[in-house]
Amino acid sequence: MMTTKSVLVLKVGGALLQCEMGMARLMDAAAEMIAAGQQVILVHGGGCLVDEQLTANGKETIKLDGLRVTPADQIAIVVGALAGSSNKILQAAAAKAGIVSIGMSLGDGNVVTAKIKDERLGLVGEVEPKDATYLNFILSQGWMPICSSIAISSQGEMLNVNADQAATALAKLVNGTLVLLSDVSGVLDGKGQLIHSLNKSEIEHLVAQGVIEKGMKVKVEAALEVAQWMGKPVQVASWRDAEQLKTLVKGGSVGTQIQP
Ligand SMILES: Nc1ncnc2c1ncn2[C@@H]1O[C@H](COP(=O)(O)OP(=O)(O)O)[C@@H](O)[C@H]1O
Ligand SMILES: CC(=O)N[C@@H](CCC(=O)OP(=O)(O)O)C(=O)O
Repeated sequence: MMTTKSVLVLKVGGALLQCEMGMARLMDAAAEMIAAGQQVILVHGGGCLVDEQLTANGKETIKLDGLRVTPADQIAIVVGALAGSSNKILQAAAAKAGIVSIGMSLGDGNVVTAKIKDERLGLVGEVEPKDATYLNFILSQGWMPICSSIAISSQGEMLNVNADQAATALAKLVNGTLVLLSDVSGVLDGKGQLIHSLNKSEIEHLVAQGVIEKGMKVKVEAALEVAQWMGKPVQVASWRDAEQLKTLVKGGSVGTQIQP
């Protein structure tokens, strides 16, 4: 079982939501951890569901450095896809695995403060940890929070937050162990081989070379921020590999370790 007693903050990317088997395996692994007394917070993306819904509504998507430009006329669609469909798809999978979950977003229970990140990105949010009371209550009941990356600013704006950055804020909030699960086995080098460990200067080098880009650049930078803040490594791994999930349940290292 997990050797760590700290809260496990598991972030899953949107592609998981399109894979029944992947969701079932992940929820079984989470149920096993929770049964063993490990507290788990699940944070999710859903970028591919947002893409689908925007296209269905005749909207175009522009991404800047891995972040989706979110104009006012798109936010309702983004909120529906992330805080609605994606969140409920995961709650349904959790229920099937016997997990009692609380579907929530960054806008709930004062968990974070949120503000507009950069005017050029529109309604995209930047969040900072605020108050862990709500999350701690849920966890103390043996329930699993399933959190979408929709935040609400003090001005009352609904904001679209990158889900890796959402997970970063929650991991800091509860002083947890962050694991970022994606559809790739970890950070890959220029030849597509898995890199087992990366530090700050190696990351900077690979970003400058264009080997780490787009969503992975955002992810690795989020991981590095938490690794440095906690003084311990953050894992970037895949939800696709059932063996990896088993190793994770046992507290082992999988994928790429981002070093502080
Ligand atoms: N060096 C790299 N290693 C692995 N993936 C990379 C790398 N550079 C860019 N990527 C891209 O980043 C994607 C993962 O980021 P993202 O799509 O945001 O995932 P998620 O939805 O799981 O958060 C990969 O599927 C891949 O297309
Ligand atoms: C601002 C921003 O880019 N928000 C993301 C939120 C979802 C997300 O991060 O989904 P994945 O984890 O599946 O990539 C988006 O709109 O796609």
